[in-house]
Amino acid sequence: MDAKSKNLESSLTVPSVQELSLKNPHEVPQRYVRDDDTQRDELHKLHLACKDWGVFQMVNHGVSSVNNMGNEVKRFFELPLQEKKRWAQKPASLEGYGQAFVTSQEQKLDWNDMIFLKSLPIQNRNLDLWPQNPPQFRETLEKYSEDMREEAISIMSFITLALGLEDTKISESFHEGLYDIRMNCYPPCPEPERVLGIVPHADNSAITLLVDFGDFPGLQFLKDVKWVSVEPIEGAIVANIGHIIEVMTNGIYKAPEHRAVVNKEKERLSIVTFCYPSPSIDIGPVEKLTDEDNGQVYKNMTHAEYFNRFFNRKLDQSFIDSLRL
Ligand SMILES: O=C(O)CCC(=O)C(=O)O
Ligand SMILES: [Fe+2]
Repeated sequence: MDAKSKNLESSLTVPSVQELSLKNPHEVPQRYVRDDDTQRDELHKLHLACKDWGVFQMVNHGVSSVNNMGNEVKRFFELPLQEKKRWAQKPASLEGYGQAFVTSQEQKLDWNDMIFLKSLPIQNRNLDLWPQNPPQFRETLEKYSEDMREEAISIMSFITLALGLEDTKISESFHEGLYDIRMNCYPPCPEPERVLGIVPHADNSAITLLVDFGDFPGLQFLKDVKWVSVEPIEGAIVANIGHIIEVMTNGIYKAPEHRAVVNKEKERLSIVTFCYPSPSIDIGPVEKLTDEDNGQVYKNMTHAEYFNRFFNRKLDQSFIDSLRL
């Protein structure tokens, strides 16, 4: 019956809801169950954020350790240089306190000191590089990385739903995933417009969870050939797509280019968690996301092959392009 011909002055007879309720049913009959429009709308927004920007900011996430971790990182960078150097990077390793990705004497440098630590799984930890000063640092980082793992699992389950995938294999693989944490300190700079805090790059993670402890916009994403600043929101988590999700979604979601800029008067700290799925799952486009209209763009790789390609990449070539078929 079409809407126009309905007589709205009468109602069809249906069961009494009081009677229904008195029967104490375990489930509500299907006829009463409404579609969850709110969740559908939210997933659609998430899909658009991942597709059009590759980055979104989360508030009210419930991660309680964010502030404590921020305070510990602040205390660490306030220590005298000699003390921080107790946990300095060893030659030929990226882990520990120092500066990232310096490969030649000629290379331009980032205006950034950092400490980079592998945090999960526990057996990946190099505890000789985990600061024991400030005294609560290690304990706080343990809690923080567990919280970030929970957050990553939850985001990945929403991302897979947003992609229309029912298979939970991907999000579940983040339970046994790898979590590396980079804590950045961008000190005030006399000529901020002439330097960069971090050179433009996209992350090789699946997703990256960043907490910004600055009170000026320092993180910028490239969108339609313009740099767009992320306004810092106290306690928020900025999530961005990394190359692994770009490969797995066959390019539906892309790992965005981003960089950090610095300030003349103010220091800025950030804590960045790089989240990777379990080494037991392969990295390649999910079959359901490829078809005739969207033919497979990226290679299928094991986790080990992916990292091998990353650590042996040519610095004059885009890493993601090197993963194309
Ligand atoms: O600190 C920031 O705002 C950016 C950090 C970042 O992109 C990274 O560590 O990969
Ligand atoms: Fe990054």
